[in-house]
Amino acid sequence: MSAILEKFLSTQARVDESAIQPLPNSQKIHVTGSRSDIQVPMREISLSNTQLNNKQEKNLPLTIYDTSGPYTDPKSSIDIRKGLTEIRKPWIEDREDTQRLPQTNSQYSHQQANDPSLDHLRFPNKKLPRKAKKDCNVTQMHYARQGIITPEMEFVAIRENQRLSEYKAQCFRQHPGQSFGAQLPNEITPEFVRSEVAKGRAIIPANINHPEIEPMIIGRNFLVKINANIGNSAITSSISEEVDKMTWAIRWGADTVMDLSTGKHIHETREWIIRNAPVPIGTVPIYQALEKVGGIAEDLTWEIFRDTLLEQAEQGVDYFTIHAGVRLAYVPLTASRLTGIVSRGGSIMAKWCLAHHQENFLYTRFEEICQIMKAYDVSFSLGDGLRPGSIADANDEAQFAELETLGALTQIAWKHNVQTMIEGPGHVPMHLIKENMDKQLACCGEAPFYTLGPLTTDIAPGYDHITSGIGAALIGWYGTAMLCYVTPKEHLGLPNKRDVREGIVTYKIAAHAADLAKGHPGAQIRDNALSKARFEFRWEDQFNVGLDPDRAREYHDETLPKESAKTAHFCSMCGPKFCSMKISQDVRDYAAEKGIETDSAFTQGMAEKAAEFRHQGSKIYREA
Ligand SMILES: C[C@H]1O[C@@H](n2cnc3c(N)ncnc32)[C@H](O)[C@@H]1O
Ligand SMILES: Cc1ncc(COP(=O)(O)O)c(N)n1
Ligand code: MET
Ligand code: SF4
Ligand SMILES: [Zn+2]
Repeated sequence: MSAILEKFLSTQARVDESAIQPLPNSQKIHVTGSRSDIQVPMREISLSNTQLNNKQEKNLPLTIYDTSGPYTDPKSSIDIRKGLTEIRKPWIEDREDTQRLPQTNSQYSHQQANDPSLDHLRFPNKKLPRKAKKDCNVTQMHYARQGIITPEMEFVAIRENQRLSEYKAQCFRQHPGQSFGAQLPNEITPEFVRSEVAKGRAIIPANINHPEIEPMIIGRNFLVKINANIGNSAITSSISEEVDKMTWAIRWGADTVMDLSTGKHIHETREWIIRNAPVPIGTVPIYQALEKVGGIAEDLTWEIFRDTLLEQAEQGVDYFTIHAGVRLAYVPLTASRLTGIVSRGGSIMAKWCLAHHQENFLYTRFEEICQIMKAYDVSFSLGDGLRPGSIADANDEAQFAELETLGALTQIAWKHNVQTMIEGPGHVPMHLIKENMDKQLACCGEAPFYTLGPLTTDIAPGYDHITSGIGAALIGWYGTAMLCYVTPKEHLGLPNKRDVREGIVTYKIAAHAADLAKGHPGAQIRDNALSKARFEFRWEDQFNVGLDPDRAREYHDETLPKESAKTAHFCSMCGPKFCSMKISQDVRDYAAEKGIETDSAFTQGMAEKAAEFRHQGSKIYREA
C-alpha cells in the first residue's frame, strides 16, 4: 500500500487518459447566458439519417446534460497540476462581498502548507482562500431571498432546460407523469431557480473557494441528480487513483462527488480533487477530524472539528455532511437493532456522546457551524447517522427520531440562510420506501432529500448497485432530489474505477427512470431517439445515444463484429429470420405496397378476424 502512496509525485501528475477521450459522435456545445461568461456546457450527439426506400430522412442531433466538464472538450487543454479555469471568479468578485485572506484561518492547513515532508505531494498551484467580508452572508440562499438572480442561478436554469424549447418545434411523444406533488414547469426560468432556492426547496452547492465548478441544482422540481462517493481508506489507494476516480465519475455522469477519504494525506488528496473538479465536492469533515485524533472518537473536540471545517471550507468543499441529528437520547433506541449504527459519522458521534455522556457537539454548536457555512457558502447535507443498515431496521424509531431533529436543524440553518439538504437511508424494503419520502417532506419543510439507495434487500452482496438502484428509482420518483450511488463493492471493499462506472451507470438509470415517471418535461426525448434508432437498425446511433456506448458496442460486437453487421436488420439474439423488429417492418412495407395505411391494415385485419370469430359462434376453443 505504502509503495503505491510513495509513487505519487506532484511533478509527474497527469490526467487519466481514459477521462479525456472524446465521447462517440458527440460534440461539446455551450449555450451563452445573459453575460458572455455564462457558458453552459451540453453534449450534442449527432445521429445518422433514417434510410427510407428511396430517400433519406434527417435525424436532428440530441442535446443531453453533460457533467464531464472541460475533460471531454477537445478545445480545452487539461493540466492537472494547474487545475481547471475559475469560471465563477468574475461572478464572485462582482458581488464585492468577499475578500482574499492573507493566510488560511485553519491551523491545520497552515501546518500542512509548511511541512516540507509533503512538498512532493502538494498541489502546485494553490491560491489563498476567500472568505465573506465581515458580517456578509455569501450563500446563494441569501441572495435568492433578497430577490437577486445570480449568474449561478441563471447557469443552472439554462442547464436544466437542455435546449428543450428547440425540440418543442418537433412533435415528440411523452407520457404524462405522476409527480407526487413535484412542480415541473415546462421551462425553467432563472426566476424559478431563485424562488426555489429562496424557499429552501433546492440548493446550488457552490463554495466561493470552488470557482472552478459548473453550477448545478439539487431539488425535487429539477432533474434528479446522482452523487458518486470516492476517497481512499487506510487500507488502499493513492492520490492519483482518487483524482482518476473523480474524472472518471464525471465522465459517466456524476453530478456531484463526495471525497470520503479516511486514509493517508486526506488534505492533499482533497486539494488535487477540488482544483480539478467541475462538479461540487462534498465531504464528511468528522472523518478527517477523527484522523487528527488518531481514530479515537472520545478524543474529538469542538475545537479540532471547527478547525477542520475551516480547513475544508477554505479548500473549497461545497457541501458538508454533518451528523448533528444523532442526539444522545436516540442512541439507546438503536440497542435492539439487528445492525446497530451503520453510518460511519453516526457511529463516531454515538461513541463520543456515550463516552462523555454529553449531547452531540454538532447539535449544541449547530449555530456556530452555520456561521462558518455562510461565510463560504458551504451547504449542509444533514447526515443520517441513524439510518437503517438492514431491512430489519428500516423505518424504526431511532431513524425517524433523528429525521425530526434534522427538520428542526433545517429551520435553524434556514434562519442563517444556509443551504440545506437532508440525507436519507439506507436499507429499506420497497413497500416502506414511500413513508420515508412522505415523512422527510413533512419534517424538513421540503428541503431536498439525498438518499443512499435505498437498498431493497440484503441478500445480494456483490450486486448492491442493483438492490439499491431499485430503491433509488422508487424514491427518486417519489421526490428525492439526489441519489447517492452504491457500487457493486458495497459491504465488501473500496470501489475502484470499474466499480465507480458500474455504480454511476446504474444510478443514471434510476435517476432517469424517475424523471420519466415524474413526467419531467422533455425527459422522454432521449428514450424516443434511442428507440427510433433501434427500430431502424441504426446500430451506431443506438450505442451512442445510450448511457454506456462503449459497453453497448462491445456487447453487440462480441458476436457480430463485422462492419457489415452495423447495418444488418438483426442481431445475434434472434438472427435474421426471427428478428421481430425486422418482421414488423416487413408488415409495414407490405401494407404500404398494398396501399393501405398500417393502422387501417391492422384494423381491417382485426375486423376480418372478428367477423370470422363471430361466425364460428364466439367460442374461444373450437372443437377439433
Ligand atoms: C455512505 C456510503 O459511503 C460509502 N463510502 C464510504 N467511504 C467510501 C470511499 N472511500 N469510497 C467510496 N465509497 C465510500 C459507503 O459504501 C457507504 O455506503
Ligand atoms: C446519502 C448519504 N448518506 C450518508 C453519507 C455519509 O456517510 P456516513 O453516514 O456513513 O458517514 C453519505 N455520504 N451519503
Ligand atoms: N453499507 C452501510 C450502509 O448501508 C455503510 C457501510 S460503510 C460506512 O449505510
Ligand atoms: S463497509 Fe466494511 S468497514 Fe465499512 S462498516 Fe461495513 S464492514 Fe465495516
Ligand atoms: Zn449497507
